[in-house]
Amino acid sequence: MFTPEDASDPFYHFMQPPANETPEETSARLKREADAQRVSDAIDEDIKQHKALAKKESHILKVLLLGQAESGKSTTLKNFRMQYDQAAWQKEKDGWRTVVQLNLIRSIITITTLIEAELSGDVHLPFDRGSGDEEDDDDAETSVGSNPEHDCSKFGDRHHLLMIRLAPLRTVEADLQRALGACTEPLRRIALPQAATPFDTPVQRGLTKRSMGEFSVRCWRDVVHPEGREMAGKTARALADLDTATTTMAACKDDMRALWQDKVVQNAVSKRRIRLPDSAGFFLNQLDRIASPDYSVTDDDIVRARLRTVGIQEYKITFKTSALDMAHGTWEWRIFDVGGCRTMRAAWLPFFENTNAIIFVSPVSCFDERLEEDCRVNRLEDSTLLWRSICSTKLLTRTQLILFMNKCDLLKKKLKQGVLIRNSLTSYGSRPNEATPFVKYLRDKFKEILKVNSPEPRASYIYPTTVTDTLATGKTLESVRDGVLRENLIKSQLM
Ligand SMILES: Nc1nc2c(ncn2[C@@H]2O[C@H](COP(=O)(O)OP(=O)(O)OP(=O)(O)O)[C@@H](O)[C@H]2O)c(=O)[nH]1
Ligand SMILES: [Mg+2]
Repeated sequence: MFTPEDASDPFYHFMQPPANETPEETSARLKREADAQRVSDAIDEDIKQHKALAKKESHILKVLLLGQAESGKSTTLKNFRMQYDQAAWQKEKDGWRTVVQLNLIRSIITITTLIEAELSGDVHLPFDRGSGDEEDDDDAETSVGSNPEHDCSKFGDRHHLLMIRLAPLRTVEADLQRALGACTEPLRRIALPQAATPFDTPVQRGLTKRSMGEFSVRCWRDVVHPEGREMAGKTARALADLDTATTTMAACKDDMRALWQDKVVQNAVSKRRIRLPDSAGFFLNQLDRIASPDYSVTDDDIVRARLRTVGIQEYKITFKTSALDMAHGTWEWRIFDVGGCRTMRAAWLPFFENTNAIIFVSPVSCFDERLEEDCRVNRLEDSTLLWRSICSTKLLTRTQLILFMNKCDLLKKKLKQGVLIRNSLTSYGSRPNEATPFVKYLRDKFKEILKVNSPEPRASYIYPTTVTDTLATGKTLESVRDGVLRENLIKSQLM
């Protein structure tokens, strides 16, 4: 309010009430002014609270892990937790033992199912090949008769005997599933709406077949965290079943090894193009250690263990010190791990708001593979489509995008086996059929997509990775951590 002493103020005359104002007009005006002041005070208070909250939460960064199914998102998260949350990692370690055992048993059962089909001359398998050149038909099956190279005559008594001796593993599978809790969901034939990107409307794609080895749980913690395991139904019976399962596995060890090393079986797996999980070889080659009553799970086992993510799971990680930013002392990262299957992508969208960084995981070894949920779609094509949609969305303009070109080890292995890139990717042309030039080629493509589609120019952070290699990934994560903190500091100073 102005006093007569303020008469020289340029606003003094402007703010004076009208000269001929009636007492009623004066009281109405004063009421109006008081109301306006109340609103203004409320807005000031709101801004103050927002600023206080922003200051309080300025050390919290939201990070999303995105990418197609089986790209390595959860494995990346495991690396984060192993490196920066050792206490929780150690606590949960034992919980992974059953998951590893189940991974191993499922691979064996996939193979025995194939052999049973071969022995009985059955042309149909209850699971798909997961990759290859299937026609546009979800129900397309591999037929023994249709493949002139197929020779099942080599299957004989030895295999019959193995089937009989390995039959108890079906019970082991059921026991392990029960021990993992009621939340275990085997995914077989599903018919859920699918969306290629989180911005598309999901549409029904018909029945989809899943590989035998896939199973999922609602939440990791239910399975591996000691308290979660209690809640997930670790009854005395389940624990007893677990012991029986471990003993039976140990008893079947030699037969499992004989099966895995059998040349006829190996030929059939490759001819029928049975797609075993990426870690099947790792576990099956370590049978002696894993199928033992004294089996103690290692960090390497855990990063190889496959547990399909369903829904979205949040994990908090605190970085204690950062030479980059002494003012904050500690940083908290809220990392969101999503299910990457096309049936789950629509659920990502609500999580995009206020995201500081996205780690997009794209497997480079998948250039000749098809999506499990839709065998018409090449996995590399799906991954680039998804990357383009993430780069182009305005909602994520201020979000730092980090790309992991993952599964470099599997790419090297595949190329060494003689798989030709140009057969699946004609644009690769006559470039060398080697990992380094191919990774560079893909890197340039992903970089170009980012450049062309970003609503505003932004830097690219691209790392070739093998996230099962925890030592190398540890170094990459350090660089990612510092890069995200640095960019966040720059942005907050610009604000
Ligand atoms: N050899 C190898 N295996 C990998 C690599 N990255 C992940 N894997 C394995 O691939 C499988 C799938 O990895 P996940 O991390 O579960 O995949 P995801 O992206 O979380 O998949 P969803 O949960 O279905 O979305 C696991 O068995 C991993 O151990 C890699 O770089 N090399
Ligand atoms: Mg996952």
